[in-house]
Amino acid sequence: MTGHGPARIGLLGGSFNPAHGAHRRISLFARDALGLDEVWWLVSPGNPLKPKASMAPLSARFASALAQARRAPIRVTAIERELGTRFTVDTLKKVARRWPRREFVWLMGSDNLAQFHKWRRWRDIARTMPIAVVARPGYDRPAFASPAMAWLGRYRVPVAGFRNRAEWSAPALVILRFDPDKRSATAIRQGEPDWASRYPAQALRDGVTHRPIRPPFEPERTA
Ligand SMILES: Nc1ncnc2c1ncn2[C@@H]1O[C@H](COP(=O)(O)OP(=O)(O)OP(=O)(O)O)[C@@H](O)[C@H]1O
Ligand SMILES: O=C(O)c1ccc[n+]([C@@H]2O[C@H](COP(=O)([O-])O)[C@@H](O)[C@H]2O)c1
Repeated sequence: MTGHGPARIGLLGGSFNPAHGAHRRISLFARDALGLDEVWWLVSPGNPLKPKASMAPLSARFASALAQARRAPIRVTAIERELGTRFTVDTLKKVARRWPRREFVWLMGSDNLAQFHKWRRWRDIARTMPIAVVARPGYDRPAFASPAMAWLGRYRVPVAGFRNRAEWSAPALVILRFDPDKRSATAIRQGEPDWASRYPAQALRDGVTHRPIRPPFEPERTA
């Protein structure tokens, strides 16, 4: 999609407990807005800040992500399991080292920007790769007022300028606005606590496969 230069990849880390249509939608939206080649989903073995109690097994969350990412330029990975990392700062440093000829941007919803200052070495995350934040209903105000934004705000760049840069550098913060999507994994779990039983146990695929992801792609999903 960039046409030249290194491939540009968006990384969306998440619990995916379960994956839902908004994950797919924000990924496709970010890909278009930032001119990304692909988006990789990093299905987390366990968010360090989330309770383990309501967390489905990684294999079920991974399977739900595969289903949501079907026929889209999205690769589903459990790379943190393979790298042995739990904290994003460690993951991103290892990913950047493993794929030195790719350019990465960290994607997250504004709910995560609102509490980004609680993440381990969050400034180092921002120094490792650019960050693009996607608006999320109910969180944009706290995100803009957040301690992390007070520091990150000085690195803010407009979307178009960022997209057209020949080379990306960090820190850089891009705010992506689009019509809000209210879907959340919390709401799905409330409606279907047993959602994981829809996904039979299966082996997890390690690593990132690099088979080309070819069109035709399917559009957004409604669930
Ligand atoms: N509707 C949405 N709009 C914008 N960003 C979203 C949306 N849903 C999820 N995200 C972002 O996708 C990433 C992964 O999200 P996650 O797997 O935690 O889903 P979630 O719906 O936020 O889950 P939960 O409700 O359990 O907290 C996070 O960066 C989150 O901010
Ligand atoms: O590194 C941290 O301190 C940290 C704290 C909270 C969340 N994260 C990461 O943020 C991503 C989004 O998490 P979640 O649970 O909101 O989907 C996921 O990749 C987590 O591992 C990372």
